[in-house]
Amino acid sequence: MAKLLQKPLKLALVQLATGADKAANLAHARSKVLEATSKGANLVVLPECFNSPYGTKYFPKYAEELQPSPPSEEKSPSFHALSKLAKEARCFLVGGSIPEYGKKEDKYYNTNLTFDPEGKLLATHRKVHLFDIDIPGKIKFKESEVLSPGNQITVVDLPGYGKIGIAICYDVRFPELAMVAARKGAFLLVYPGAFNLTTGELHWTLQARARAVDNQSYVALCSPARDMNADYNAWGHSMIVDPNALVLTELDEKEGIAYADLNGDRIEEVRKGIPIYTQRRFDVYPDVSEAKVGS
Ligand SMILES: NC(=O)CC(=O)C(=O)O
Repeated sequence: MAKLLQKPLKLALVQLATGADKAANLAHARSKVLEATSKGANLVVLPECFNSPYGTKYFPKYAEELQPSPPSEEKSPSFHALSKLAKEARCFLVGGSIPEYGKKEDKYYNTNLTFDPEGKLLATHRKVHLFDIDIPGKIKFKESEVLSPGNQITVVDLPGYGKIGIAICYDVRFPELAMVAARKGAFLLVYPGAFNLTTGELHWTLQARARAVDNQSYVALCSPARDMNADYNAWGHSMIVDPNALVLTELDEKEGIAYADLNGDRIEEVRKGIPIYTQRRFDVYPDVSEAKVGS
């Protein structure tokens, strides 16, 4: 059987310090992605809302059309900056997420763009599960006041390596989505995300390790750095977890880059030791992996 991850891959998560200036955020992301590839990273991930502050009042102001017709660098600066950067850095680039304006639908989305080392767009993932929570005395957040959800599970092939599943932040809390991506052959589940000081401590690591142990796949969560002057205080702690739910690397709350070397043999070893992959009972419960995926 072909390996899920065909050759070793160096993964880097850029825990970016972001601010209110979109052009400055894009320039800063460029320097950190180039730093990661100078250390040998083949796949680099940016955080959720890396080009803007995170908050419903900011989404319309920062939103861009991703495929304006005719194509326009002015209308989609982040799309073009990410494409150029992937090509310059010669890496696969999971471009965190950015607020998107879908002109056709007249709706806003929280959207990831992923590029190959030639700068070609490989995948577009619109956050499927919007972050609508209300924890009295702690945090209330309602993305659905402004955003619309995406409707697709995203699995993308990185030629020469294998498939990865991509979803955004709150999506990590829905094991079905991860399970479908993993059962479609993803060796890694990637989540640009921005948990906060209430949910981060309790659930960030738990969710990462849970998705890894459920699926015996690598899991990566990439957060912005924490900014206590911002309206939303991100948890930070970007981390990479192995297929046996072991935390391979974890940052603190400050800006930084987390690296790990991923290896297909490790996935096989873990799945051989605890063979849940061949022990599922679809005569007892439904097989969620029959769901459709896109990229
Ligand atoms: N920001 C999110 O989408 C999710 C989050 O912070 C949480 O689930 O907690």
